[in-house]
Amino acid sequence: MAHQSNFDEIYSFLKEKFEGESEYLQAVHEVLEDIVPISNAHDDYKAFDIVRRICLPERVIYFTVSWMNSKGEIEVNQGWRVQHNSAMGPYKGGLRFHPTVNLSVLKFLAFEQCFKNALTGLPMGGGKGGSDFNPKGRTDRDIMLFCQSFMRELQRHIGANTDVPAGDINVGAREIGYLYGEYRRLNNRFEGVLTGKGLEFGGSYVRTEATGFGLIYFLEAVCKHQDTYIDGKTIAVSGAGNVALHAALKATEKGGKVVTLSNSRGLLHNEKGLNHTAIKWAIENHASRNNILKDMAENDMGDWIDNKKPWHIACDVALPCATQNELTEDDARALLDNGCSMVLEGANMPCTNKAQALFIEEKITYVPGKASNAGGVALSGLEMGQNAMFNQREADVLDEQLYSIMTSIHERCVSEGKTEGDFINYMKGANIAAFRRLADAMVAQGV
Ligand SMILES: NC(=O)C1=CN([C@@H]2O[C@H](COP(=O)(O)OP(=O)(O)OC[C@H]3O[C@@H](n4cnc5c(N)ncnc54)[C@H](O)[C@@H]3O)[C@@H](O)[C@H]2O)C=CC1
Ligand SMILES: O=C(O)CCC(=O)C(=O)O
Repeated sequence: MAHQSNFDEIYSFLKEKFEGESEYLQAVHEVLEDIVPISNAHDDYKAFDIVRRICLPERVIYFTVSWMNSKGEIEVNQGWRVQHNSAMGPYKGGLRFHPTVNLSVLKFLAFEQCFKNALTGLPMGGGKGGSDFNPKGRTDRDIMLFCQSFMRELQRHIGANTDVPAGDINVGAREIGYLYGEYRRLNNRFEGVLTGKGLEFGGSYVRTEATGFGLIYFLEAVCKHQDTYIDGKTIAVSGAGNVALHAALKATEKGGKVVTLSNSRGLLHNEKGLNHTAIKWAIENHASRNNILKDMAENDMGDWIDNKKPWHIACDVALPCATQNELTEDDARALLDNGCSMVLEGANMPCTNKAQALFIEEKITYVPGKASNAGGVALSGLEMGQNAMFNQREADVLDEQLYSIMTSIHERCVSEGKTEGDFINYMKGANIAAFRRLADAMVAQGV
C-alpha cells in the first residue's frame, strides 16, 4: 500500500520516540522538509515507505569501556556505534572521542553521513560512533590504553565489508593506529577495517588533507559558477584541527586571505592573512600542543582574543570547521552585516537551523557540510578501494579524483537546488540529490 508521507506525522512520531535527542531531531527536521515532497511525487518511494525508514538507524550498538589507565586506576566510559543505513554499502563514518558525545550527537552524525556518502557516488552506507572519553591532557600511553579497550568491544561489530570506521574530532592518525593494531591482534586479519590509517599499513595518500582540501575545491566550484575567484577573497575559518587547518592551507594556496582560526577558548586573528608557512607549522604541531593558536600569537602570527568566535570579523567567505551548532542566528546576522556572501560548512551541522534559514532567506550562498565536507569520506572510500586491491595510488592521482568528486557533488547540488532566478539552494539540492540515490537503492532491495 502506497504511503503518502506527511511531515508533521513523521516528525511528531520521531519527537515522541526520541524526546531529548535534540541534535538528531534537528538534523532530521532539516532533511525531511526537502524530501517529503519528492517522496510523495514518486510511487515507489511511497510504496516502500522510504521517508520514515530513512530517518531511523538500522542498528545502535552501546557498550561500556572499562579500562585501566597507566596509573593503575579503573576508568569507565561509554561507547557507541550507530549503524544508520547500509543500502549503499558497508556502514562508513568516523569515531569521535569528546566529553559531549552522546547518543543524540552520534545519531545526527550517522544520519547526515548517509546523505553525504550518497553524494560522493561511492558505494558506502552511513554510520558514526565514538565515546565520551576526553583525551585532552592525557598521556600517549593512556590514549593507547583507552583505544585498545574501546576496540576490544567495537571489533565484533565491524569489518572491511560490514562497517568501516575512521577518525573525527580527537581521533586522528595516532588513535587510528592504536585502534587498528588492536583489531589486527584480536582478529588475526590485515584488512581495510578502518580508514585514515598510516601510509605504512594500508593508509591512503591525501586522506589526511581531503576534508579541508575538498572544502576548498567545492568553494572553487561555487566561485566558478558565480564567475568569480577565491583569489583575493577574505576568508574566516573556525576550528584549528584537521579540517580547519587543511582548508586554511589550500585556501591560501588559491590566493585567499585567511584571517582567522579558532578553538573553544578563543580566536586567532590576522588581519593581513595567515601565511602558508604559519599554517603548515600549525598542521605539523597542533596535535602535540595545548593551544596552538596562542603559540602562534606569541610568535607574531596574529592576535589572540579570548572567548571570541570568528563571525564578527569582516569576511567574504565563512568556513565553520569546528563543531555542531557553533554558528548561531546572531553570528549569522553579524556575518551578513559585514558583507559575507558565502558560507560553506567544513564541520558537520555547524550552523543552527535559524542561521541556515537566515542565509537562505537573504539568498547568500550557503552549503551544508554533507556536500562541502564530503571530501574526507570520499577519500576514505578510495582508501577502501586501494585496500581491496592491495595497492597504494599516487598522491596526485588521488588529489585529482578528490577534485573531480567535489566538482560532481557541486553539479548534483546545483541541478537539484535551482530556484527561481539565479539562486541555488545548496541545502535543498544536497538533500534531494542524496535522497534519490539512497531511496533508489532501498527500493531496489525491497523491504
Ligand atoms: N576529520 C574529517 O575527515 C572530517 C571531519 N568533519 C567534521 O569537521 C569538524 C572538525 O573535525 P576535525 O577537524 O576532524 O577534528 P579535530 O579534532 O582535528 O579538530 C576539532 C577542532 O575544533 C575545535 N573545537 C571543538 N569544539 C569547539 C567549540 N565548541 N568551539 C570552537 N572550536 C571548537 C577544537 O579546538 C579543534 O581545533 C567536526 O564537525 C567533524 O565532524 C567532517 C568531515 C570529515
Ligand atoms: O572518513 C570517514 O569514514 C568519515 C569521515 C567523517 O566522519 C565525516 O565525514 O563526518
